[in-house]
Amino acid sequence: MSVPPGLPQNLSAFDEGGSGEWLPEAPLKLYTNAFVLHGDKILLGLKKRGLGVNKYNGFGGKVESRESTLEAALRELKEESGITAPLELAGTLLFVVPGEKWAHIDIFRAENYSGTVTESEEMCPEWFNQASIPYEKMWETDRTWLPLLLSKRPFAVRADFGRNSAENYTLRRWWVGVHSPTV
Ligand SMILES: COc1nc(N)nc2c1ncn2[C@H]1C[C@H](O)[C@@H](COP(=O)(O)OP(=O)(O)OP(=O)(O)O)O1
Repeated sequence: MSVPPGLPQNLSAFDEGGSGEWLPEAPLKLYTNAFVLHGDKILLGLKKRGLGVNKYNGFGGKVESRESTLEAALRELKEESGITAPLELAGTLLFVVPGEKWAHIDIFRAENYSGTVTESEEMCPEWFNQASIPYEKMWETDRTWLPLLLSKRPFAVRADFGRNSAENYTLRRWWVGVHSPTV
């Protein structure tokens, strides 16, 4: 199966599923998402409002004008969880919904942090063991790529959803790619 539109074409399929045509191209909007690891733990936040409400996720949001995605990721992490961390790009996710702009999400990881983890208006942070991540309470595609983030393997994902109502999304088709190991 070839790499779906919107992803770098030099990737190998790692996982894929669903069916149907990929949704048509649309303009991009940029987001960030950051996962902080500490020993065998991972910091997730229960989203209290907006896109992904009531799901656990990393910390992030929209990239503002004149910000790099790293600057936005650091700002969102601080605003939503109270901490700062040496974030590194781990992968990308293209979140596609009919009739909406494509959301390109730069996903970051860090293995330490400073500051005090604090609840915010948007997120209720909670540490989980990496062996018991609550995938059943997360975006459905997270289980396909979060193990790659944990193992520091760069990835790119496309996930096409249908939207039934404001917060009710149905996964239609997804594709997870990794860079082939160099020989
Ligand atoms: C499958 O799709 C997604 N999976 C995951 N794991 N995360 C996703 C997906 N689609 C979007 N996200 C992330 C990207 C952002 O981190 C948040 C959404 O950000 P939000 O809309 O809350 O942006 P803010 O700027 O924080 O919002 P406010 O304007 O309310 O401050 O979800």
